[in-house]
Amino acid sequence: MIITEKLSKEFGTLAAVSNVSIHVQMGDVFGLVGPDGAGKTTLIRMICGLITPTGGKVKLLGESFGYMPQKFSLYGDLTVMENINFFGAMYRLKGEVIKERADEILEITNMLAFKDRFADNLSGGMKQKLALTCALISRPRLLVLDEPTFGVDPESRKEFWKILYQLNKDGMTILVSTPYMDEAELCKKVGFMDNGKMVAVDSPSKLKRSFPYSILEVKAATREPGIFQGVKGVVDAGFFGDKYHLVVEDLQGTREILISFLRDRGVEIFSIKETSPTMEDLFISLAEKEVY
Ligand SMILES: Nc1ncnc2c1ncn2[C@@H]1O[C@H](COP(=O)(O)OP(=O)(O)OP(=O)(O)O)[C@@H](O)[C@H]1O
Repeated sequence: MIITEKLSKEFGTLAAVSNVSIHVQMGDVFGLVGPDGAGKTTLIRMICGLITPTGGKVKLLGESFGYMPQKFSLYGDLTVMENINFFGAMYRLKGEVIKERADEILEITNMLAFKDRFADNLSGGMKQKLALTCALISRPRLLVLDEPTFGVDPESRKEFWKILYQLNKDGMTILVSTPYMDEAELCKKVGFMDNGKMVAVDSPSKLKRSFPYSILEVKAATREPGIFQGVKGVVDAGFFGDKYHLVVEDLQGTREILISFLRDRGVEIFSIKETSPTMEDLFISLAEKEVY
């Protein structure tokens, strides 16, 4: 439904997006993942025709799409229903059609009870659901969302993704950007962006299978984030609150090196075991491959 060919955007000397070629197929939940400034918003804006590329092409197959921008773009001094009516009117929909569709979507999003509340008085998660409702009012076959859950609490994030999955099950193709790796796990296909480039595109399971390293999960009596940097055999290290994920080439050999490394420092080891890579592990190593 979306094909980009060597799509690029430069802002002066900054290459915000460089030669990105992706194919979002019908029925996909395609996640654009990457840190702040990776180029996700710029790519999405080019796909939606909001900014002009400096190179490459976008092909959109299909008539209409719904777009939910990153910034809250609704009217705080209008109620939920008034916002929806406003959007519906922009698509020249009749009042009764808007009402029928709004009821249907507000039911899915659990927002029926808040129809008369001013948008300004909604919680962050509810605002996002209202923005989603507005993006859906034209019944698009393709939905494009730019970091829809950014800054939203974990429970509302989960609920939002459930709604996306429901829409996808009902036949909607979805392109969504996110800085959250746990959300990347939920996509059918993931495109990792870093520094304007698309560094890998595949399903989460295939991406993990093609990961050329092993992961050692280490729990020990230390919380020093950089402690394993430079230890022989450790390719990369991530720290997640109470445990380290170490990317290693030689599982057994490095395990032994780590045990003596920690013993020498008098750090008690709680456990060292192999674990499967998470999207976060993958992203850390993919991002490191880039030359800055
Ligand atoms: N209009 C603009 N003028 C100049 N630079 C821009 C403009 N828009 C984006 N950039 C720059 O392009 C790069 C990519 O930004 P972009 O917003 O696409 O990234 P992102 O992955 O969506 O991150 P974020 O989550 O922060 O929006 C950044 O370095 C940003 O500062």
